Amino acid sequence: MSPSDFIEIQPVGGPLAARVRPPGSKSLTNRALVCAALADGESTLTGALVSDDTHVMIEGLSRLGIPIDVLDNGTTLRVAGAGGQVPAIEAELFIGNSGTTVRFLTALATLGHGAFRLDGVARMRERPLQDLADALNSLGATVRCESPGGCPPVSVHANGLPGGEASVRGDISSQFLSALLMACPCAASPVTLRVDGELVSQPYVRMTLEVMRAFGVEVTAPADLSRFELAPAGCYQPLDYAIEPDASAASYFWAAAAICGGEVTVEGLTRNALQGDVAFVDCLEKMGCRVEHLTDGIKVVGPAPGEKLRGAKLDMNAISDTVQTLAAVALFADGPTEVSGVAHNRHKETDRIADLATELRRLGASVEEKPDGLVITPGELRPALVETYDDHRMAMSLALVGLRQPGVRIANPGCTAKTYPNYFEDLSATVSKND
Ligand SMILES: O=C(O)C1=C[C@@H](OP(=O)(O)O)[C@@H](O)[C@H](O)C1
Ligand SMILES: C=C(OP(=O)(O)O)C(=O)O
Repeated sequence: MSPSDFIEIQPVGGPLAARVRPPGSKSLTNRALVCAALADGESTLTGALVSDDTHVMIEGLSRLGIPIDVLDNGTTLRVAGAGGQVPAIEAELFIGNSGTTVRFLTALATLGHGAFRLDGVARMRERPLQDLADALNSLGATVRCESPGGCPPVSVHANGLPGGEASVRGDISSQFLSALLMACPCAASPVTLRVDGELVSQPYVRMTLEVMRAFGVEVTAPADLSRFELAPAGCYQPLDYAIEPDASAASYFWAAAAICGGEVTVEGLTRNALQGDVAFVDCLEKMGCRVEHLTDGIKVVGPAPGEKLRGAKLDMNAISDTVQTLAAVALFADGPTEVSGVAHNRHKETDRIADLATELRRLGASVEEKPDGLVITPGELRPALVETYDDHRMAMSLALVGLRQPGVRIANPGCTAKTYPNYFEDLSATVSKND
């Protein structure tokens, strides 16, 4: 392995005293892009995330005939919405390993008239899409998954989306429902959507409804998000839309305070953020951190010198992107931490239960793997070359262990580009500010 294939994390000298503002939210950037593309006129998105996942969304929409001007180094996006239409008549889209992009654009493509095909990297060909295809086909679309098990490549033979009734499974990924919700107001007739069984990652569905509302489409939903009636709206309203900093990215900085002691304030996020992942700080609070909710930020204060974090029992179904961050913190607790409710983490960039367990063991922990989570018992930490499975969150979260344990090296650090290309620079700037 050449030196550029890994990065060695330098332990920090003392308690932290830092403020940080992570880049824009991936989930909000990609939703705002979809709603703006379906709007009747020009929208300007500010504070957008510049990363692989937003790049493939912008590129995909451009290939579908939606012009997007990229300004201010990519953080401002001017989108010329096509009023609920898809101008291109054929397109091949490369969507990398972006779950939001492949699911949202499959649904959006059904609104067009033509032949579209979406494909991505090898892992994307293992990530499920069949339930979304089935729901769209129930509404009169023609969508076919080409890989075994109902995975991309996916082909769409579009002739407008007629509408009607569909049910969709909620326990594999909430992105199927979010994709349907954003596309269906542009169907020809009313749509009723029913969610079959459990719905995971619910805050992301509420986020979808909020972004739709901002762009002028109001949907009433029952508290349990089990059924939706969508009237034909034709299109969304154009809007100047400011994107919050990414709350999943914020979790790494809050966790750094938990691991190193001292305090880290993440600016631009509050408890009222549209992103459910701000609730990660509640997990840190249960483990013994102090959390201060400020008017324009959230501060986490880690344990005082000589004090230890506590192990905790946590259902992380709603905030599953922060499981790996939590796991890094759990290695510094005084006892076991049990994470449950995240069976859906097996379908993400990698199997985020099995592969996470392997890497935590490599760092010295004992880990019991369960179907829907893991029990992490801290052990004596040791230097290790941590494998990252091309998963940005594996790299970003397990790097935190190296802030205390010397000799932690992270393989393929470039994989953070999926959502946070400058992560290692921002982490080292944040932890260099200490008391
Ligand atoms: O809708 C979204 O923006 C997302 C939903 C979640 O996926 P699942 O619904 O598959 O859990 C999350 O893991 C992903 O990073 C972003
Ligand atoms: C699961 C993730 O992304 P996606 O499903 O959008 O590829 C993630 O960013 O952690």
